[in-house]
Amino acid sequence: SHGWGYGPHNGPDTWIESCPNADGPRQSPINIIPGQTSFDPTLKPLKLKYDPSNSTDIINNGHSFQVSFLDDTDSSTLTGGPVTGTYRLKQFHFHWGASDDRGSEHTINGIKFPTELHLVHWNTKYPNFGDAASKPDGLAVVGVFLKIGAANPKLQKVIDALDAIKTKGKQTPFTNFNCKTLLPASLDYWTYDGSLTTPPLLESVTWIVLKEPISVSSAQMCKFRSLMFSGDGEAPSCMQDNFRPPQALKGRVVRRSFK
Ligand SMILES: COc1ccc(N2C[C@H](O)c3cc(S(N)(=O)=O)sc3S2(=O)=O)cc1
Ligand SMILES: [Zn+2]
Repeated sequence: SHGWGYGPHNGPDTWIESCPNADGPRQSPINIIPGQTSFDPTLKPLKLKYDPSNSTDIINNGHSFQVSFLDDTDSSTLTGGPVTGTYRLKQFHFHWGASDDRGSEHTINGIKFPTELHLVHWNTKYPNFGDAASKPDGLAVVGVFLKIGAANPKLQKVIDALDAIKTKGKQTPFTNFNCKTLLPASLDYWTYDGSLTTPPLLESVTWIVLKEPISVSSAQMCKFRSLMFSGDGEAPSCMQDNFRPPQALKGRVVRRSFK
């Protein structure tokens, strides 16, 4: 079946055909050139409060795998940083490559990381996620780079769940997960106005990209690559290279929270 994806016939360069946002003024991801960002002393420290009891399940949605959270209260929130108000955690997911030399969506001076974590939050000034997703200040996504190093024990619970969601549409309970364990020691960040990096490419995301990566081992990356884009009974296709390349900055300024 058609539908967008990351292959030669339905990948990022074809998305413009069904998604006019694709060449909009605030598309994501971008290449971050640290020397061209501007330190903004008025930026507040990022405040991330995550309640492990909010995690519900982990699902293979055919584009990535995502861990979903109960978002009916303010128990897992993003406040401070570049945003005003309270944003609730909805889900997190990753993007990765077919090999360790690529996989992240944002790049730093053109450098690609093997994978990038996205923690997706929505602005509680709107009644629900779906409504927020269509507003210019509706979503805030925290991006965390992962670099190859020692195996990351904090990822193991996620990795161990992947066997149960190998193919598209599979999901399994995933409770008591503390997202805080996936954050680096420093919450220094770059921020800019952007979009979802997948269709519908809505220009509703305040991006908050952390400067400090966390670690992941090559063996753990292999586990990500063992997932399938395809569903049971479909022609098998490995879930890898599920990243959109950097998009034009179009005059946007990237601010940083650190000197
Ligand atoms: C209302 O229409 C919709 C609004 C949002 C979504 N989502 C699915 C997207 O794949 C997607 C991509 C995100 S990323 N890579 O962090 O930029 S975040 C995100 S989502 O979970 O918000 C779907 C439909
Ligand atoms: Zn993402």
